Amino acid sequence: MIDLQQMTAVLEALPDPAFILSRSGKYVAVFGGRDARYYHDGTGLIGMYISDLVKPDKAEWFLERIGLALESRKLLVEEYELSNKDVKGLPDEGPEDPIWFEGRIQALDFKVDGESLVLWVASNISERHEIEIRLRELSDTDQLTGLFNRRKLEHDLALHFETFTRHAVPTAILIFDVDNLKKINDSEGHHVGDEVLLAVANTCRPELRKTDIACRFGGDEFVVCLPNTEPDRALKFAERLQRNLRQALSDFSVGDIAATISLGAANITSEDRSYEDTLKRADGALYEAKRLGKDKIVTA
Ligand SMILES: Nc1nc2c(ncn2[C@@H]2O[C@H](COP(=O)(O)OP(=O)(O)OP(=O)(O)O)[C@@H](O)[C@H]2O)c(=O)[nH]1
Repeated sequence: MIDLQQMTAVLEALPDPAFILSRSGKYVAVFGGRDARYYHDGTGLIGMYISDLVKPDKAEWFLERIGLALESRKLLVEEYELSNKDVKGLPDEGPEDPIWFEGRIQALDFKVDGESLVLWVASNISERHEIEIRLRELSDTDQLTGLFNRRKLEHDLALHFETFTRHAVPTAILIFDVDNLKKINDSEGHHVGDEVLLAVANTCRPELRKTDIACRFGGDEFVVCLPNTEPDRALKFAERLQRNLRQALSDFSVGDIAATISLGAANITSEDRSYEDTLKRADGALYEAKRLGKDKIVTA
């Protein structure tokens, strides 16, 4: 059997810090989490209150979580970011960057000084969090151009459609396609075709506002979504983009075969049942631009 002294040693050896916190946010005890590569020493916090140590909104969040764990009596798992700079009383020694924690919060069956308690185990998950962010970026990104991919576009368009239906925010969708890429591929090689697509992305990017989305829709087709944009402004944007692309892609022309773009534009209307209806209209306009001889803009 493990005796009390050994049990204390076990608690101190816990790899992740385990806090005993009262309902009012008092640090009643701290065990474990002694490796300074992962954690700051929390023993200096004992006897202090969360609300004295962190900013009010963060303190409120912690107190809410403690309350939830106490009421539910179930294990509560929460992810949060915290730096030692956010918490008064923590030493400098320890990780420099803010840490992402997974907090596992469990109500305890005894009280101290008449207050209910939780056990809050805080695991450093920064590495996992970084990988998750990177994976999300990868799953949203087109590998060749670095623009968003179709999956991400469709997700965002659904949100913009919802914003349009709720708040009537004018939203434009442009779809454009490189003219004559097949011929450029055939005569100059596929790698030159790749450079054309990359040049399209690099020309497009500086034209975008923070809220705009540009994506490689597939092959040599690109879609740009412009929230807060009336049709006349969308047309101006399209004309500027076409001009800039004509300039940027001029080096890739082969004889009289020009790498230009054809573009179809449509705004979401109240008749549209989903963003797909808008996209379909923009695609119809693109088809018309091709039919009219390429290097054209058509609005639907
Ligand atoms: N280099 C390169 N070519 C691609 C890529 N994806 C698609 N393509 C080529 O792009 C071409 C797209 O087909 P189309 O749009 O019919 O060809 P196009 O010559 O641009 O024809 P128009 O649009 O009518 O001017 C096909 O030849 C594809 O092989 C890519 O990632 N890299």
